[in-house]
Amino acid sequence: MDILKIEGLHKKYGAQSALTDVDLVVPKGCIFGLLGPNGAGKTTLIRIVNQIIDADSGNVSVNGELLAPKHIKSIGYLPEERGLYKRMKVGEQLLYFAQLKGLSSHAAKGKVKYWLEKLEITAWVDKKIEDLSKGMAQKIQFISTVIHDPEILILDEPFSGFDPVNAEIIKNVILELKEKGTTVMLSTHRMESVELLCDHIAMINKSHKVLDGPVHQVKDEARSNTFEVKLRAVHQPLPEKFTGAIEMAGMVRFDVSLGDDAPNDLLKELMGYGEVVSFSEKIPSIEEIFIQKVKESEYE
Ligand SMILES: Nc1ncnc2c1ncn2[C@@H]1O[C@H](COP(=O)(O)OP(=O)(O)OP(=O)(O)O)[C@@H](O)[C@H]1O
Repeated sequence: MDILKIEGLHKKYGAQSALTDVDLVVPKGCIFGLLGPNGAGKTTLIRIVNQIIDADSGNVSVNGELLAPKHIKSIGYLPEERGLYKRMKVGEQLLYFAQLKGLSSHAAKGKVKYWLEKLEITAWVDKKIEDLSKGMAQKIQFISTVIHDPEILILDEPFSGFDPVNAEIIKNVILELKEKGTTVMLSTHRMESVELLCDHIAMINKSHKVLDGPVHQVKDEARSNTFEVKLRAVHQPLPEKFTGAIEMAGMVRFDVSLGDDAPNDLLKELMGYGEVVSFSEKIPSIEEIFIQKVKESEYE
């Protein structure tokens, strides 16, 4: 079941295209990574889904229904530019946001208590927002995004401003929310978080979608059948086809492109040159795939 479906989305700011004919399907219950270089069109897409701006043309549907004002409450949005009321106290601020999203006063109080306890920050309840550090305010902003149990959570750079310990806490909360059935759309430039969290990714570049699919499939399609080899005790010169060999710590390291050969045949051949310490397929990281895709589109 697809919770979010985007079809033929176009958006221009004057002559500048921000989205060109973008289609996206977000399966229910997944963590969906929306990737792309600066200025690609990610924020524009997120703002359209959040009904902050309108598309020039195209459709967005939530659970099979065309996007409408009633869907605002089913979406939690953590924007890149955070917006808290500096003069308000933490507890007041969270109560305000929860009630704004339709929770009763009683339910809102319960949720504020739950989240402050969960993130172990109950002591902050009477602190003024202006007295919080950037990372502390970021936690409050995160709570304000999830406090009404939205079906869809859209997080724009959720880890920025957090130290590694707090980034880990937020990462675990995101995974927990996914376990409970929340669908998460995550826009980030931190590729290691994408590798850790996302089931699906889509990449936008220069307003066009250039890549889309389950992470394992995207990685599979980017494989180049190249193996990384480490040999020790090499007792005869290596043939020219093993180019780029580097000697370090008593070992020789190089990459081999396998072509149509079977890995076992290459392994047997390598054993004739020395002791095989390591022989493993090079699986591209999401970061490498991202850089490759951006480079490809520079030549188009
Ligand atoms: N309000 C605006 N007025 C004019 N042009 C805009 C406006 N907002 C965005 N753009 C342009 O639209 C394009 C897409 O911008 P967008 O903010 O959606 O990119 P992004 O992928 O979110 O980038 P980043 O990763 O830097 O946040 C860019 O060329 C940008 O300059």
